Amino acid sequence: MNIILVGFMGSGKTTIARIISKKHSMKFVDTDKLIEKQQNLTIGEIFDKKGENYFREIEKNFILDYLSFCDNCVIATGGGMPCFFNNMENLKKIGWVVYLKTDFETAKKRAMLSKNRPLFKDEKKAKNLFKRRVICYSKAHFTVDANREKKLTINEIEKMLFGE
Ligand SMILES: Nc1ncnc2c1ncn2[C@@H]1O[C@H](COP(=O)(O)OP(=O)(O)O)[C@@H](O)[C@H]1O
Ligand SMILES: O=C(O)C1=C[C@@H](OP(=O)(O)O)[C@@H](O)[C@H](O)C1
Repeated sequence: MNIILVGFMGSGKTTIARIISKKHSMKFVDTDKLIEKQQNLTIGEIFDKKGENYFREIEKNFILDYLSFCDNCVIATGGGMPCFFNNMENLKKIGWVVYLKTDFETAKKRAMLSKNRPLFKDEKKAKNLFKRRVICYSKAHFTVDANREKKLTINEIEKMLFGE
């Protein structure tokens, strides 16, 4: 079984995927990190040097060439990954897709804490993007309230997927 976390930048995908993978002896996969390694560029550099469309093509191919071979993985996706091409449907074939749903303010606060996110530079644009993305993420198999303390979010995912 694979678990695939989707949600806006700062919703906690990486943090929560890492914890669940450790607890359940599953493999942790961070699509942004692996794409950075494959391209030998940071996400910021890919956006600056090659443009967003190039990044979206890479993400699409990454699902088909890498994620579709995952087994027993917890996958933290990049925030836009499920919202381009047929990606959400392809992800749903690979595993259980869980939407970490937060409000915009929570995502903003958390996104400020860590890594450089090119699409969060302009708050007004990010807010508009957030509204559009909610429609996309809602097509996941499951939605959990991820505004809360991470332990509560993790418990809910475990109850749904492991029956704990
Ligand atoms: N439930 C949570 N409560 C408080 N802080 C969180 C929570 N989940 C994540 N964070 C913090 O928010 C920041 C962004 O989380 P991250 O997992 O990188 O989000 P994403 O991968 O969705 O962009 C990190 O510094 C992380 O420690
Ligand atoms: O929402 C997006 O389009 C993006 C989210 C980022 O991932 P995180 O959600 O891990 O920040 C990263 O893939 C890139 O900056 C684009």
